[in-house]
Amino acid sequence: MNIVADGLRVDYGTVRAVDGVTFSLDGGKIYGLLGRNGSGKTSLLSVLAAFRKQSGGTVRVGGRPVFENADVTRDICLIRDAGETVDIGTAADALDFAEWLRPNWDAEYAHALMDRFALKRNANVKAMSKGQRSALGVVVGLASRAPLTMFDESYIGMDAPARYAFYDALLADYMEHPRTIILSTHLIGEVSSLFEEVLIINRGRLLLHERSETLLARGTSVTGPVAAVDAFTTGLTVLNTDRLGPTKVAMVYGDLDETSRRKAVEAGLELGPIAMQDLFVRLTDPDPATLNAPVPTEPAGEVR
Ligand SMILES: Nc1ncnc2c1ncn2[C@@H]1O[C@H](COP(=O)(O)OP(=O)(O)OP(=O)(O)O)[C@@H](O)[C@H]1O
Repeated sequence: MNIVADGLRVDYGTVRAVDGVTFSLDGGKIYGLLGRNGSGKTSLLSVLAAFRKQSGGTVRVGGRPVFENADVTRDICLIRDAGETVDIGTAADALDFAEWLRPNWDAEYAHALMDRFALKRNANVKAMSKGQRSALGVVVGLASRAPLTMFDESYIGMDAPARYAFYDALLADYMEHPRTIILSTHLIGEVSSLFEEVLIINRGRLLLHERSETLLARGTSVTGPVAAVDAFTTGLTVLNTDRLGPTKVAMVYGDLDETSRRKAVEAGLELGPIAMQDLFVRLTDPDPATLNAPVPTEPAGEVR
């Protein structure tokens, strides 16, 4: 299920939450949607799921506009923080409702997931703990098998073992039933290995859309004597530096070719990878000095 957004805007009165976002997702992949608090992730996903009409721009899912278009929306499932199931009665009622709503619903799989997350079918949803409600949302999201499935921090209330069970289930089910999945998360370290592509949204704008491996390949830590690190990183985009006595670590963003890498090693420097979480933190750093630095990226992805 491909998704094309063009100049998408979401306004709440005078607050512009999504500010002219343009991207094209081929679909059939797991996408990570990253952004700091208040950056516009939920607003963007709400528009993709037709929970809300955009204030400007267009969005097409599978080539069709989504808002008030039941043919498309039944193929789109957005699970928000505690799921959409709170007012519905028991967990079993929530599953029945999802079965009625979702053409690809897999009841057997839903029941297996209920057992996996130790959820009781006769439990009143309102009386469930936050983590249990989150897990119920995850069950609904996975068993819906919607061609476009989005989890908006849905698993944030779940404890670590339950979250890891979710990641395992998601990957296994996605391999068996490929579809378009978007995960919005702050737990980047935990889930980044699932992402094939990443979109980073910052203050309502799309900062970058890249294949994960391209993004990761652009980050390099350079460690060594202060003078050597300074000489090597002159002219490069340095996202952050740390110093420990005579040793300095610089976080460099950009493509380093083989010659540069060889020169670094010859200068006694150590080059290493940077975790996606660290790149995210630095790329969305509100420090004006960092934000104003040029971010050299190829148009392999999309950079705003
Ligand atoms: N219903 C609303 N009325 C007014 N402003 C809103 C509303 N919903 C969101 N906003 C504002 O829009 C901006 C984007 O919010 P949004 O919830 O989309 O961000 P987010 O990236 O999902 O944040 P978080 O990671 O904290 O959940 C914020 O400034 C927020 O205060």
